[in-house]
Amino acid sequence: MVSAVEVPSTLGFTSAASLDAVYGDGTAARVHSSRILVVGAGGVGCELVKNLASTGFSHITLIDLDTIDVSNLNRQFLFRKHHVGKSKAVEAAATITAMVPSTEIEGIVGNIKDTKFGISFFKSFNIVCCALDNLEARRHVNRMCLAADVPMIESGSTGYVGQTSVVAKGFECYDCTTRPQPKSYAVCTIRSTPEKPVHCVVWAKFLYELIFGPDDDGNVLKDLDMDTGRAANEASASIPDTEKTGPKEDAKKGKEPVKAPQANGHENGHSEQSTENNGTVIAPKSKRVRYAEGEDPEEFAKRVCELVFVTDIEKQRKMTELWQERAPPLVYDVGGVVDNLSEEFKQPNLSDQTSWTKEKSAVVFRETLKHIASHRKEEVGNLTFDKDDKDALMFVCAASNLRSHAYGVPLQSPFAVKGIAGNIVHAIATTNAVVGGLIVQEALKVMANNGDVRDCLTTFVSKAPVGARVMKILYPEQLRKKNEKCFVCSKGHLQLILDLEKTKLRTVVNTVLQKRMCVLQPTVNLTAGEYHNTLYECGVGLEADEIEEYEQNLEKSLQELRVTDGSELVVSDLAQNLSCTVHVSHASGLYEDKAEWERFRLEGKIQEAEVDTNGVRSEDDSTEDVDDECLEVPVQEMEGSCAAAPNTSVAIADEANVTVTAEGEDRGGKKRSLDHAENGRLDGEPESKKMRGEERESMEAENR
Ligand SMILES: Nc1ncnc2c1ncn2[C@@H]1O[C@H](COP(=O)(O)OP(=O)(O)OP(=O)(O)O)[C@@H](O)[C@H]1O
Ligand SMILES: [Zn+2]
Repeated sequence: MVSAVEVPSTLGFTSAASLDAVYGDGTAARVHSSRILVVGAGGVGCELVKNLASTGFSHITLIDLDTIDVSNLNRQFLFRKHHVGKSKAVEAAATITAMVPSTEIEGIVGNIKDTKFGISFFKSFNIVCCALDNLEARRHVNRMCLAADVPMIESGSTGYVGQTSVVAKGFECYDCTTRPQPKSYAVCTIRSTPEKPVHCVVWAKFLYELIFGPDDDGNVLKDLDMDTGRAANEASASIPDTEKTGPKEDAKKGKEPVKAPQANGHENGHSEQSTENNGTVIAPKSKRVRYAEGEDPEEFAKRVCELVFVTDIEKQRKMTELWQERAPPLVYDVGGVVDNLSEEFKQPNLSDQTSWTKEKSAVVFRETLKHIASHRKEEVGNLTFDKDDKDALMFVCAASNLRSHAYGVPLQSPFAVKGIAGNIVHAIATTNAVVGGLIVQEALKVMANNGDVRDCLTTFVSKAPVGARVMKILYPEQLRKKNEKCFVCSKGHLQLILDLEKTKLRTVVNTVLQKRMCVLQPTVNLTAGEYHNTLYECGVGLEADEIEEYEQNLEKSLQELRVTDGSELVVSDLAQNLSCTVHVSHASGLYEDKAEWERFRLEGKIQEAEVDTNGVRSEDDSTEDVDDECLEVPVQEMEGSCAAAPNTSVAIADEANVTVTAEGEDRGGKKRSLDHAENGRLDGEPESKKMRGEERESMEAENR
């Protein structure tokens, strides 16, 4: 990494001599000549590139896939109002060039998971800095940096807490630790007994996707769309093609209409369903909440209001066993609220921090239904909740408040609903600035040691504890050694337990490998005794017959594919340079009460999926008691883009309250600091900096 390039006396805004004086001779030269990749130009990314350029890093590549939103302007100081809608990476690079002209900075619009950013791309940098907001991208960059043997500085920030750490061969990688389980809600809480605003918001997001999204049997409100007690796909099948707006599968099913049940099979006593279509009895569209193509938006809105807030609530009220210890929900004639409210009610201010009334929510709900049905027809059937989509947010705010009203839950402002629905802990610019500064400190240490990370630290940023004698907000730790059981950086094996007869290869590929293990393009090779076979491959370079065979395999059960109890699956991903062995065990009927894609257990040192916190956490800090009878709904299944919720810092925030498991499985984030604090010392700290007992207690209390 030593440079032969002449080093200017001032690097960025920093004197080269002072860099060498503090970090050792040669540091300034390396800072000046090294190439650094920054992934993410959001809250932390903007602070970081500004700091890097000011410190003298002269060759920066910045990647981000997103455009600038008006909501970024309060903390992403490289952007101004006229940048809204433009690329974050390109505009951030332009601002840096104007600010520190000696910096060569390239802004690239792109997804870092794209295969064009392969190992040789990563190898062309001396350091990679992650300023991302999601687990998948972080785990991918972690793997790419290990494969390319480039030190990676990882970071996260949410609210008052943040973290930086450094990953390099031999040290703990991002996949070495187990992340906490995602917060989940019992389906029955969401469906029948909501008690908190978050339950109503989660419900409203399901409702939005039920009405306007792709047909999804996994939607926990699916029965609202049939209202007949029949299977979900039957209900979907009963809609004639001409009325369909959903995805192709929906249309396919529609060609085989099935008989609607007899009127006496109806739970709600409605009997107007006997519509004839080519001699086949079909369910009437009035029984569905989905928008039917060509339907009058006014009629559609009326129908949804009636089905959701009258018919369904009446049905819920009849479940008397639920209302022995709590008040039954109230029917509210949303469609009947007189529409003489002002224009402001119809086009509300979504930054409003005052709670909406039920009347306002009723009008907004109806108006939004009509608006989407009449102005966004082409998207209907494919819409998913996006917190930055104004219509989606208006819908969810109005629907969740109407739901809250029915169940006696406090009503919320759109600002609060956005926080809960978008999984947001409102970002704090100062935390981002602290994290951005810490990353540069670590980068300078890597430069000082010519690429070696031996002096680097993991640092936790925390809110200063109330009443603490020492107002300390930074908690450093030495880097940990790699976890020998990690399936990414070591040769760790995983155990997969499932029902071989009932589990399709599709579940293994989509959920186990791609979602839980974050493998981008998995190849799956089976070894069962003497038998070897490739079960699945994807990506470029496959022959047409191979593609067809693997597609067919996805629909087969593992048993059909000759996977047996004790078989080994070797899972590899060339792009991530990953190869690991998954041992399969059979468990008959495992988790049959859960959705098809959740009927497995994956063991070994593997990260769990991203944790929900943010708005949700502040609403609901306790672990939900889940009734055994109820299916759990992992929150991350419902979230759209996770805003300022980087997993690292989320883990910090949540883990402060988590009990340490006997094996220390959940080693991570703040809890780890607190564990060390328990022994009187934080790793990497001199004895004189002992954390006092009461300081720790108040910090824990604060984190609670
Ligand atoms: N796979 C990816 N490739 C490239 N950039 C990514 C990828 N995933 C996330 N990012 C970028 O990382 C940045 C993270 O920044 P930050 O956490 O501040 O989020 P944000 O989107 O700017 O804020 P908010 O979600 O609150 O609007 C975002 O700009 C996002 O576009
Ligand atoms: Zn690891």
